Amino acid sequence: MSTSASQAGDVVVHSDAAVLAAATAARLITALTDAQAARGSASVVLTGGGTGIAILEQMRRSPARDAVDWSRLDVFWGDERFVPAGDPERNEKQAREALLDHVPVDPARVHAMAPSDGEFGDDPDAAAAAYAQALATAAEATATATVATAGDVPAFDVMLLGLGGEGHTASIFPDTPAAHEAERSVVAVRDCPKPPPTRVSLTFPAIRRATEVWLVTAGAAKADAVAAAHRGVGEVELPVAGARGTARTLWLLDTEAAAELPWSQRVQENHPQA
Ligand SMILES: O=C(O)[C@H](O)[C@@H](O)[C@H](O)[C@H](O)COP(=O)(O)O
Repeated sequence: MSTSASQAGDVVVHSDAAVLAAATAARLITALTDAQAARGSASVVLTGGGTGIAILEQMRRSPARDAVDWSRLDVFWGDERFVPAGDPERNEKQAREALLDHVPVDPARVHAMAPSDGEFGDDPDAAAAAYAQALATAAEATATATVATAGDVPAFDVMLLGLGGEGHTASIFPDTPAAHEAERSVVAVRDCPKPPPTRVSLTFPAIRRATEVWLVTAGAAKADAVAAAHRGVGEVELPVAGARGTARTLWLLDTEAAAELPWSQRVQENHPQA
């Protein structure tokens, strides 16, 4: 493992995708446990995608798993594929199979985005508006005298976000209306280059309410986008560049995804500089 820092955030590089998933699972267990020790509860925003789900699977397998008081954890999603509830493409379904159905979460504290066969039917705009309201309700519930929760989105303790090779994060894709959204916390997105085409996604204003944003990705296909974010490319062209936490932005990578970063930011684990 190696670590470094830049204006885009701290960078931690692991030797491969499996180590990245296991180490991030351990990191998340610790972060949630620490938040619960400090405040009595914790909140996490989950991501879809292979790396995000692999992290949840590693959490399920971890001997430290039950250091988290699952009954006092609020679970949200950064985005969701707008498909029927039983569709294997659903981020919620994958997260439940990987972890949530194996730990004693409080069902009332698992805040899934509506499926396309749910109460809002096939209207992703209605599903997005409902999730924005759910976030506002959660924000009111968590506002305290000492920690004001500004706006209508909770100050999530940790938000996991994946990224695509062209720089999307959540379901905010380059040069799309979602990348320009400055008011709403949740929007419907259509015609996404990554199938399924219709989704519901948090926007930058919501993402930037998170205390810590963890960008988690692996593989050579992501290396250009990772490096571009660290060169200062703008968030409309490269949405992952707009994913920042109020206290910390942490890039959790494998060596392939870090391959285009300057050496100063990727001293490799077990691979001393050439
Ligand atoms: O619902 C989704 O598809 C995700 O939220 C999306 O943002 C994903 O995290 C990235 O596309 C990375 O996916 P991989 O980790 O599978 O490359």
